[in-house]
Amino acid sequence: MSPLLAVEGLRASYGRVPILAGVDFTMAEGEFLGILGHNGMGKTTLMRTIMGSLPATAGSIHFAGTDVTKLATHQRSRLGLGLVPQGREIFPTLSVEENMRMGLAAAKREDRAVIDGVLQDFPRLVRLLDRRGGALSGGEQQLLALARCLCAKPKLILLDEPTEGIQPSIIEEMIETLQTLRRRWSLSMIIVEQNLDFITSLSDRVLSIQKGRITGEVDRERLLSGDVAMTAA
Ligand SMILES: Nc1ncnc2c1ncn2[C@@H]1O[C@H](COP(=O)(O)OP(=O)(O)OP(=O)(O)O)[C@@H](O)[C@H]1O
Repeated sequence: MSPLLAVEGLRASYGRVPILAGVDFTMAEGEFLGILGHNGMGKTTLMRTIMGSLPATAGSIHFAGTDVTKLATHQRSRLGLGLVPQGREIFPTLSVEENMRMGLAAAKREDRAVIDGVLQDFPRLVRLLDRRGGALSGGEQQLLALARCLCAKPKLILLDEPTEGIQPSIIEEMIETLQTLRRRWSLSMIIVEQNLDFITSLSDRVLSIQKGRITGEVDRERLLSGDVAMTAA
């Protein structure tokens, strides 16, 4: 079976500074893939390049059998790619419900039933529908960003450092939410993280990234024992 996502020789830069230096990996449909790396190793840049907000300078990205390397972000979104960005990027002055409507707009589906369907898996958000996004805790904002992304019915979600700045209690809730989503929706996910416990709990496979390259797969036994030097594969 052909992979859901195939990234080959992918390069990207900010101005003249190269960041991605030839990224290669594939993932299967239904897989939860972790990408582990320290600050500045290119994790966010990789997510932005796969989503199309940063152009690839070389290499290719194939998603669900289509070459998306040169497609615009909204076209990738329509094919089923979704990004939950680092820092969440929810709209602070809009209510939780209005934020979720923005997710629908991205998929051109003004369907209240879609929001209700998503909310079934986010009981905490149901109680906060009228609250302004900016008044939520960091963890609640992260749940909202995930719920908003789901409103566009993605096949593959790119989750960029979801645990950054979030309390441990809500990190546990996020793990449970993601495991429930995995069972109930046919989803695939790339989870980019520095948090070892989070990535180990959720990923089928974990790759390490260093200086804009995938340096290999991190051994599961080492992940479980916490004995991982992120610089080595
Ligand atoms: N908009 C930008 N313009 C110029 N350089 C940038 C920009 N964004 C990131 N960089 C640089 O690109 C490199 C990779 O950054 P990136 O955000 O992809 O790393 P990361 O692995 O996601 O780390 P972090 O956890 O800190 O977000 C870093 O050296 C960073 O300083």
